[in-house]
Amino acid sequence: MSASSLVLASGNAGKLREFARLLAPLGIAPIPQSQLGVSDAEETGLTFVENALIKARHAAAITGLPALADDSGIEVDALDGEPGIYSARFASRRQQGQGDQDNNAALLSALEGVPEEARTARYWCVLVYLRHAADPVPIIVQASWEGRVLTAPSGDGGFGYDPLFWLPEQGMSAAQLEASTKNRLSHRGRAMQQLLQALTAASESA
Ligand SMILES: O=P(O)(O)OP(=O)(O)OP(=O)(O)OC[C@H]1O[C@@H](n2cnc3c(O)ncnc32)[C@H](O)[C@@H]1O
Ligand SMILES: [Mg+2]
Repeated sequence: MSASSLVLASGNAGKLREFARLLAPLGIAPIPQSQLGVSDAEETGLTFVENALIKARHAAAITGLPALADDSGIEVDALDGEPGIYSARFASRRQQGQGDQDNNAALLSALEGVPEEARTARYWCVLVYLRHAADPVPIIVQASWEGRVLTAPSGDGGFGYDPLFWLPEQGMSAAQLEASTKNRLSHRGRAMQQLLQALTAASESA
């Protein structure tokens, strides 16, 4: 990954903050796609992998730069894995508004009456790195993070579903973690570690 020129194919401010922190120690300051005039791609895939590829390819094609994309979401067991790839669109697909707060409210209402032990869930994160839009060997990594869905929001850090995502081992929600702790433990942080290993291996074998 080159230090000067990487487009981050995301419009999510929370993700952008986390990536900036994850990549800063490597001297990489990824450029958010909006700063390069790239609008959000239409996420028409049926998997996190497909959507991350769509986003990375879209940003690389428009900018001519290497691109990093993240497609992520929360899989809730009591909802048969929903909202999954539709996590960003959960409330809007149920005509219950849009955005993080409405998504959280929609998740709480979908889980009304579900007891604590049955509220198991996990975040997934798939990262795709493309050297250019037509890169035939994208680097694709994925990681998950286990937790439970609370019955009311707790904490004001993080973003998205974090105020509802309870971490039994830490005894707090993801929104109560320090940013650096979230990056060490999270689906995104651990996927990024894998991506960096894969990039190092690729550069050593080149
Ligand atoms: O597609 P981009 O532009 O990257 O931004 P987005 O917000 O639409 O991102 P996704 O399509 O990948 O949808 C991810 C959804 O999962 C949620 N999510 C992903 N990672 C999360 C995290 O670390 N903490 C809380 N919520 C998360 C997030 O809030 C979104 O609702
Ligand atoms: Mg999206």
